[in-house]
This record gives sequence, C-alpha cells and structure tokens, in this order.
Amino acid sequence: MNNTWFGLRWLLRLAWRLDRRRFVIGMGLLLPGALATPAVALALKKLVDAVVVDAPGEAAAWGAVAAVVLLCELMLGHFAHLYYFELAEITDQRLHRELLRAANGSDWLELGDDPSFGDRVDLVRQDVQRMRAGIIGGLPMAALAAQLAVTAVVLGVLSPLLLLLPVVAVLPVVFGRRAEHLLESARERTAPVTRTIRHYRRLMVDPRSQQEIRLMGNARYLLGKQAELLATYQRTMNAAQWRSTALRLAGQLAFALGYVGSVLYVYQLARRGEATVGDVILVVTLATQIATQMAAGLDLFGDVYASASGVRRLLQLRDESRQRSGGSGATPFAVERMTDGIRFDNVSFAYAGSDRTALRDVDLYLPAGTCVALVGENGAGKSTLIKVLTGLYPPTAGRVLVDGVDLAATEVTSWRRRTATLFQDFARIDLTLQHSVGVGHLPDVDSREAVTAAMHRARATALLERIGDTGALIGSGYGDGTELSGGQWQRVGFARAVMRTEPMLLSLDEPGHSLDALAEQQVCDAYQATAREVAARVGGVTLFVTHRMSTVRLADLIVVLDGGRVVERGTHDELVAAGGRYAELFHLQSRAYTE
Ligand SMILES: Nc1ncnc2c1ncn2[C@@H]1O[C@H](COP(=O)(O)OP(=O)(O)OP(=O)(O)O)[C@@H](O)[C@H]1O
Repeated sequence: MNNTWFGLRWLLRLAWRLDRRRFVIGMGLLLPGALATPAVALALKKLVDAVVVDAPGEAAAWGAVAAVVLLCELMLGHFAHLYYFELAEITDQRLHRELLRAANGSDWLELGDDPSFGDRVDLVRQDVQRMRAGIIGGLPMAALAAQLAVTAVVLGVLSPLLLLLPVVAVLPVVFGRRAEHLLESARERTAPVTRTIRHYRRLMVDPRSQQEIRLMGNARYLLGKQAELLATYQRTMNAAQWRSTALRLAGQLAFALGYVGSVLYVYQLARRGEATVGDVILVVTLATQIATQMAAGLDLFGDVYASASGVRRLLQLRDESRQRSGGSGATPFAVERMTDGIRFDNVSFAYAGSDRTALRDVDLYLPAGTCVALVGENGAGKSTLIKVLTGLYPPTAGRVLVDGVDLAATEVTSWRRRTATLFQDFARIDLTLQHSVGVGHLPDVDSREAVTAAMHRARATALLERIGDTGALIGSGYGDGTELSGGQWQRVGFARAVMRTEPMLLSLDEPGHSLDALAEQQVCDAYQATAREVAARVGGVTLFVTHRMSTVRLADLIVVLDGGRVVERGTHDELVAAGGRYAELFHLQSRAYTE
C-alpha cells in the first residue's frame, strides 16, 4: 500500500511542478463535481420527505436543488477532465524523457550489457503509458475519497450501523489490488520471454537479417520458435488473468451482500418509524452511488497501483544508473597536451555476467604522439581495450593513466571529450548529414564549416557532393533520406569522430571494415593524416585495430593481443625479426596475397 501512495504522491507532485495552473483548475472543478453526488441524494431525500408530508412548495424547491446539483455533477467533471487530461499529456512527455535519461544515465556501458536492465527499461517503457493513466486516475481518486467521506458521514448520522456499508465497499478495492499485483508479477516474470519475442520480431523484419533468412530458408523455424515463446507467454498471462478475475469477483460479491443488507436494514428502521421514507430513498441512492464510486475507485486504484509500480521501477533504474557512474569526487581531465603517454598498469577486465576475462594483466605503454596498431585474432580483446581506454567500462583491476592522470579518479565525461573513436559497429545516425556528423562535437553541431571540414578530414568530400548539402537527410530511419552503403556510413561515422579536432586519443576499430580496397586505402590515408595532425597538435595517441598487415606495418608501435593478454609489442621490423605470433600472422597474410 505504501508503495502505491508513494507512487501516487510522486506522480501528483511531478504534475504539480510541471503545471500548477492546470492542476489547481482541474482539482478545483473535480472536487465540487464529486461532492455534488452525495448532495443529489440528500436533495432527493428532502424532496421525497416533502412529498410524503404533502408540502408541494418545499418539494418543488428541493426538486430544483437536485436538478442544479445534478447539472453541476455532470458539467464540472467534464470540464475538469479537459484540464487533467492535458496535465497527463505533459507529464507523459516528461516521464519519457526521465526514462531516456535513466536508460542513458550511467557513465559506463555495463548496464546496457545487462539483459535484466534492458528488460526493466522495456517494462518502464510500457509503464509510462500506465503512469499517464495514473495521473488521469490519481486526481479523480482524491475527489472520490472526499466524496466517500461525505457519504460515510451522511450514513453514520442516519445509523452508525450503516457505516458498515463503506467498510464492505472497501473489499473490492483490497481484492482488486491483490488482483493487479498478480498481473504485475506475471508481467515481470514473463519479461525475458517478451524480450525474446520482440527480438525475433525485429530479426525477421530487419533487412540485414532478412536476406540470410531467405537464403538459409529458416523463416519457418524462426516463426515456430516465436510461436512457442508466445504460447508460453500467453499460458502464464492467461493463468494470472483468471486468478485475478476470480479475486475481483469475490470482492464485488462481498460488497453486493452488504448493499442488499443495508437496504433491508433501513427498510426495517422505516417500518419501526425510526427513519423516514426519504431516508430509505437516501440509503438506496447512496448505496447505489457507493457501488458506482467503488467500481470507479477500483479502476482508478488499478491504474494508480500499476502506475506506482512503474514509478518504483523508473526510480530504481534512475538510481541504478546514478550508482554506476563516476564518483562525485572525480576531477575533470585537464591535460591540454600529452607529453608522456598512456599507460595500462596491470589492467584486467571482465564483462558483467561473463566468467571470461576479456583483458588480463595488461601492462602497456603507448608513448605520446605515436600511432599504435592493435593486432590479434577475433575475440583477442582489441575492441575491449579501446572501450576500457575510452572510459566506456571501468577496469575490473589495475589502472589506466593518461599523462600520469588516473582515469578512475577523473570525471569520465571530460576525458571522453578528449577522445575521438570510430567503432567497428559504429552508429548509423539517420538525421541530416549536418547533425549526423555534427553530434560528434556538440559545440559545432550546427556549424556547416565544421561539418564540411570533418567530411574533408574523413576523405568524404565526394560523398558530401553526392548528397548535395549538409542539410540533406541521410538514411531512411524516419524520413525519405539518401540511403548510404556500409562504406559510406562508415565515412560519415569517421567524419563524426573527427569533429573533435584535438583528441588526445584517436581510436579506430577496423578501419577497413565495410570498405572496398580503394576506399580502404583512402580511409587509411585519412587515418594516418589525422593521426599525424593529432600527434603534432596535442601529442595525441592514435590506436587502430585492423587485420590488414599492410596498414599495421605503418604503425610506430604494434601491440599483439592474444586471449586478453599483450603477448608482443614492438615495431614491424622488430616483431618480424622476433619470429613470434606477429611474424606468423604477417607471413600467413603475405602468403595469402602472393599465392
Ligand atoms: N558486451 C560483451 N559482453 C560480454 N562479453 C563480451 C562483450 N563484448 C565482447 N565480449 C567478449 O570479450 C572478448 C573480447 O572481445 P573483443 O570484442 O574485445 O575482441 P576483438 O579482439 O575486438 O575481436 P574482433 O576482432 O572479432 O573484433 C570476447 O571473448 C568476446 O566474446
């Protein structure tokens, strides 16, 4: 129960902060509208009593009062709805923003790797709709509470025994809450199943997987898998629905018995002359009203309860994101020009939920101003090393020092501002070219010159000319933009990375990925040129991962990783002469080219 009130209070406080005017007007209309309901019953009682004692003037007056109050009840509620509906709309937008903030709030990437975090983000996304209903239901619920209080007072004055009626009327609410709880926990239990169902759905409509699905003829197999999961989901949800419906029915049955009992009781009082005919009408009317109020209350409570669970989950996500962020004592990264270099001091790293160590006891020195190639087989840990160095993951053990500054004690976002990275699985940002590239350096996001210069640095001037203008839309994510090839997207990604003109670390993961030989050569030239610029301007280190030995041999330093360990380091000539792992890889590839 505490949880529900907390959620309701949190939502109402948020609505109050967002738009006090609508809140006050909405409540100001709702409350008298709600109080009009028991007032109608009282006016009817007076009307009937006046008719019984044959006082037509008084009866007509009470009839008029009943009509006016009834009109108020109908009209005020309707106008109030307009206000709190708009309020719910505003709150809904804010909640979506809160969710995006919570999902992206952590400084590190590890939360994003955690499937249970993803499940909870999915649940909260569904919850936002319910939280909106919580606002729409929360305000009338407050008015309803006032209405019930007045009804209880009227009944208590008539006979204290009649106070049992509102008490019995609470039963459907209690049972309804339990029923909601049942459905909620079923929803939480099936979250991994629904995530997998959605994944299958995405997989089958994604153009990239569709071609393979067709070639391999496995559409039926995937559909079957999805159908099995759907059946599991429906079984669990149906069982929960049945149990929750049974609980609701039990609560409503208990109230129905109380209703009939109270009407019979007041009828007996009237027969003994202890109540008037008007009192019988009053109880019949109030009991009917309570039934409607309780049914409405039950629905509203269901909405509020469900939205309170959403609030709880949203706040948990937010806290979790905050907790997995850098310490508040972290100092901003203030090195302007790198003179020493980057050091990995006994660094190890394991992904959350994985029992495999992706980096093991890495001791590595990357001197300032050098161009370093990372080499190793698939899964050796090359991308992971870049992710740890760019502060996407904190090391599990050891330290990373940039010019002697320990990244663990540094505000990670300020260090990231001094890095420029293009990952193998770079983002395809379907916006205008201006913004798709410009977001790489927010201060210049709207600067056409900065974007044009970045496209130039990325050797993508021809692409810019083909697109025509930086204001043109690229990709078809949300509009009719120019569709780009994998290699062209990579150029856009590279231009985005080099929007930062003074990175202390330039990291390029698989530059040749998605490119034809000529394009790869051009991009590698661009990388080398950018690396030289970065080295000259701020003593920056360029780190690139590639499987092409012709590119690797140009590096000042080559680092060979195997199973998460650094197994060799040196120049091309040194490593070839050493005849170790690198020499083996180099000869293997040279043979492949010459044979
Ligand atoms: N998000 C993740 N969660 C769990 N394990 C991961 C994750 N990303 C990578 N790994 C694992 O960490 C190890 C190192 O992966 P990494 O991507 O760093 O290798 P790589 O050398 O870059 O490989 P490739 O050449 O294929 O890109 C692999 O065993 C991989 O399966």
